[in-house]
Amino acid sequence: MSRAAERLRLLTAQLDRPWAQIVSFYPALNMRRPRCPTAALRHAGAPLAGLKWRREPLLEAPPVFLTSEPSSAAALRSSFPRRFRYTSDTGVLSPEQRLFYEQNGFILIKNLVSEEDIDRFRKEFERLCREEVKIPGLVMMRDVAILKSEFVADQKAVSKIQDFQEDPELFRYCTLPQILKYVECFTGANIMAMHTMLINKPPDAGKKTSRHPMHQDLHYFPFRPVDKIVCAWTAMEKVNRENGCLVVLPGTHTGTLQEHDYPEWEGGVNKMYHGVRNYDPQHPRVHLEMEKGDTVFFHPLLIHGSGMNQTQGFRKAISCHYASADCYYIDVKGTTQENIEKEVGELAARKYAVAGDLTFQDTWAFRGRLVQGERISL
Ligand SMILES: CC(C)CC(=O)SCCNC(=O)CCNC(=O)[C@H](O)C(C)(C)COP(=O)(O)OP(=O)(O)OC[C@H]1O[C@@H](n2cnc3c(N)ncnc32)[C@H](O)[C@@H]1OP(=O)(O)O
Ligand SMILES: Nc1ncnc2c1ncn2[C@@H]1O[C@H](COP(=O)(O)OP(=O)(O)OP(=O)(O)O)[C@@H](O)[C@H]1O
Ligand SMILES: O=C(O)CCC(=O)C(=O)O
Ligand SMILES: [Fe+2]
Ligand SMILES: [Mg+2]
Repeated sequence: MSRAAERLRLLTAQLDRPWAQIVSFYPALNMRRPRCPTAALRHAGAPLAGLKWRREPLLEAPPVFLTSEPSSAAALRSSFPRRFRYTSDTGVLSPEQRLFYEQNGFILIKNLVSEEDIDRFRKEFERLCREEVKIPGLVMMRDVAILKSEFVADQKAVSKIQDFQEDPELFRYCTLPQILKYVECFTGANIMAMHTMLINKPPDAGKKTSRHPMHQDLHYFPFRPVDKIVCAWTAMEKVNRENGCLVVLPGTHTGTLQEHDYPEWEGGVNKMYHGVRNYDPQHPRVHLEMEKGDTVFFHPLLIHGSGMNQTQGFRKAISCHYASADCYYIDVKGTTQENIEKEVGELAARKYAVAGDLTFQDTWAFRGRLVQGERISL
């Protein structure tokens, strides 16, 4: 064995994952595939180092030999005759990127949204906070830890806005062609924007309420099929462990929807921030550190959350949940989603003042907007 190959063997042993997976990780981060083991070793100080992976790959990968491995996409395709379940080939995701999503349930695309667009979203957000504009249906949420403090009409009061589908400037995010191009790989060509958010994670007030508990977004959604739903989440500034980046449990999208409830946190939990029951803190986590404009696409069963914001800044991200327009509504009665249905029902009754008449499905149907193709069943 050459020295380089030997060092790589040590590296992969350290990382607990096979070389095929390490290689597949590179395109997913928009990094060029390492040409040789030494190049991989050089990179290992970068994003690979912090990762700990399951011992078994989720898809059985055939062994890949370093010396003879062709780097072309075609070779990878031929070594994976198995049909992909979560993605389709629209010529946008490379086979490596598809494989990464299939195995991990998320994919990070660097530098997808321009600075200029993000600055415009930020300006609009600030206008909303100063109450210079009023948008029908838009929800402004304050952090539970500062609810009782004095109201100031600026961004300090707002931890999150939801349902900005009637704000043309913010909704432009959901229609950006470079985002839809990726979304189509998961949803197909007919695309609905179902849920919109701008998260302004505040500096933690000392009670850890700025955390978002680990959850699966599907818990909130009464539509299916699950694999035709995807979230796009774009960092509006550098996000890292310090200011509370996203934390994901890779591979959990292959599981089922779990029971969710409010976590038992001493300092309190924000309204509707349900977390998975029996969260296992031992499960391997990945912190998604991102630069302004980087965008992660993730599956609605992927368990994720975000840590505490330990900085003095407001950590900002903008996101949209998309679904295929072919998705259909389901009745969640008798399922684990009954608790969230009930809470949403109570809020909707207050907000829209049409108590009783509005179903959980209705609350989604009137917020959803077509962004590409044809509106079918949602
Ligand atoms: C995939 C995706 C869907 C995942 C998620 O989005 S998870 C998080 C989802 N969270 C939500 O959807 C919550 C959305 N927020 C809201 O609807 C609103 O901000 C509300 C919580 C209803 C507050 O509305 P607002 O107009 O401010 O109404 P009020 O000031 O009159 O407050 C009404 C009662 O709510 C309480 N409240 C307000 N903000 C929070 C909070 N952050 N955490 C816990 N409780 C809260 C407030 O204290 C008040 O309670 P009472 O005085 O009535 O007992
Ligand atoms: N009991 C729990 N139920 C659900 N989610 C939880 C629970 N405890 C922590 N989390 C979530 O786990 C994720 C990791 O948070 P945590 O603060 O524990 O670690 P971290 O921020 O990654 O690490 P560090 O604070 O050391 O940098 C966050 O999304 C947090 O909300
Ligand atoms: O930006 C974050 O903190 C994550 C929010 C999130 O996962 C959600 O609202 O569903
Ligand atoms: Fe989420
Ligand atoms: Mg933390």
